[in-house]
Amino acid sequence: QASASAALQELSGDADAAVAVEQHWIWEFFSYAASEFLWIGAWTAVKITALAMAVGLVLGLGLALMRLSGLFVVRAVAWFYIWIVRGTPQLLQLVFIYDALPYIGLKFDSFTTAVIGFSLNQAAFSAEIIRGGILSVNKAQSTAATALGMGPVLTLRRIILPQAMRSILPGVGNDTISMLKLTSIASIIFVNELTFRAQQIVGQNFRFFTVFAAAGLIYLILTSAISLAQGWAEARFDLERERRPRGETLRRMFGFRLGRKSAAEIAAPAPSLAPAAPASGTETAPAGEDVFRMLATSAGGAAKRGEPFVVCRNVQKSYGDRAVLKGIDLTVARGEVVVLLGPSGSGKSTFLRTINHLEPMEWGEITVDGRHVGYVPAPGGGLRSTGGLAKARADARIGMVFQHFNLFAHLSALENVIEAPIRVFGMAPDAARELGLKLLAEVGLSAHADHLPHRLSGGQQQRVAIARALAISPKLMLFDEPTSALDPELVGEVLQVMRKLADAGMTMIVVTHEIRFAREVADRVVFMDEGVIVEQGPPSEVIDDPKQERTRRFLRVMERAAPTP
Ligand SMILES: Nc1ncnc2c1ncn2[C@@H]1O[C@H](COP(=O)(O)OP(=O)(O)OP(=O)(O)O)[C@@H](O)[C@H]1O
Repeated sequence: QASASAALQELSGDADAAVAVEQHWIWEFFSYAASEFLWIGAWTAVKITALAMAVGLVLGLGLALMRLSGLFVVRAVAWFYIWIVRGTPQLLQLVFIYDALPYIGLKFDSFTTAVIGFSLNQAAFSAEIIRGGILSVNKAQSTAATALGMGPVLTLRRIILPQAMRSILPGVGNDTISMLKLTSIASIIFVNELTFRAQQIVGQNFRFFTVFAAAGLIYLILTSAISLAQGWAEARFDLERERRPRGETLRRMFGFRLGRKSAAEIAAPAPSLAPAAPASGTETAPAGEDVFRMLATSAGGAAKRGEPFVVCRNVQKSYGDRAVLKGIDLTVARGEVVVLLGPSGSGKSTFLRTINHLEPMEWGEITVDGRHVGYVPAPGGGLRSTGGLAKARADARIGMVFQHFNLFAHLSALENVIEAPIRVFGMAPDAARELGLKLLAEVGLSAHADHLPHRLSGGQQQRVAIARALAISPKLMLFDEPTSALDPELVGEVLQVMRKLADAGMTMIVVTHEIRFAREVADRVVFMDEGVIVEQGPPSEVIDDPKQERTRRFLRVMERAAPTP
């Protein structure tokens, strides 16, 4: 009757009455929005969401890794779980868990049951988001980490996940917001959360609009906070952002310094003494070779120079039924520089990758400094891969440089260089930083120590990659076409660094198409074709006076393709 007469009053155009109703409506809306009763419900919703997201993400990471496993059974179990959970309504899952757990002797209150239900549901969705994030990271990133002796867990934690976050975060943000709102369905198992409390009020006073609008406002405030947190986290993992040393922002604002100096500031000479900086991309490595020489001599002992260091016997490898290496025999002496030449697809890169066990070989034997890298004798003869491959690779101390640099995209040049020394070899951070800065100075990149890889030219990136490989104090350096991805004007700066390293006495195996470099720097040139060594010898023989027709043909093609000076 009362509401009918109010409606009549409005319809009759009684303005005062309408204002009175409106004022009353607004006051009521805000008082509900500020009411402790509703906010306690909101806090319950927040707690369920926070706990379930945390547990769901951890379980989701596990499921994502299972989905990426090489074992079919493991993949199938994860797939089945995700299929069941994603394919059934969450409301039914909650009721099922609420009713089923007591049957197996697990009695929880409704809040805990809701957390379990939401966690298990979220795990399935997170798994696919995380799997997508992991797949979005270039495989070359984990190859580079593996070559530095990083194990799978370290690689996942330090290299893959920080980069995957860029694609994972928007999905996780979405799911968090959805879950917060969906906690309302937990009222079915008597969880006293926000919507449930709003319903309780409405059940007493029938003020549907004001009470639910107030609850809606509270949801909006909470979801906005989640959006803000998501934005902050996305900015944190944004590779494009300008890297500033800690305290730099405040220093810029107030003109004083907090925290330590940036790497570039430490490494760069005093401004008044510094020579004019050459244009980016054309700068060259300084003449000093102290660090290189120190590394090369500590790598193997000058006294043992010339002794067999890398010994490969009858190395065989196939991809499917395609034989790629057909029995390679090669011995590289300590301090020797061997250049592998050969047409595309002849197996050079594959051979290089078998030396540090990035690729397993099927038959044969390789020793580096007298030790197998990650192989032990098999009971029936031959060799088999060991567990603990990462440690074997780390112990072997083989540095590798890749065609596409494979720098860790989320780490600065200096961080790239010191990652393995600190995380794999347990070097003290300050000592690693000092070594990293020396190496970057040696390759002419002091000024770029704090820069992320995407801000460097190809030639600079490759020089950082060389410094990174040298930071693990390698006994042997493998170069896999280090200049093939570079513009011609950037090739020289990388070759110059390699030349200095060779001069310093480092043992090096280099796959390259740079005939001039091979002629000038190599102690020995090995020509490969179709998985076999066709001929080998000093450059003056293999390049200038090849015995085999296949070598001559290849060199003629290379000569024609070489850019005119
Ligand atoms: N992961 C892989 N799976 C299947 N086939 C592969 C794989 N890696 C290499 N191959 C094949 O093995 C052969 C040798 O490749 P490899 O990269 O070792 O040759 P390469 O001499 O280094 O050639 P390029 O100079 O073009 O790099 C090629 O036919 C290549 O297609």
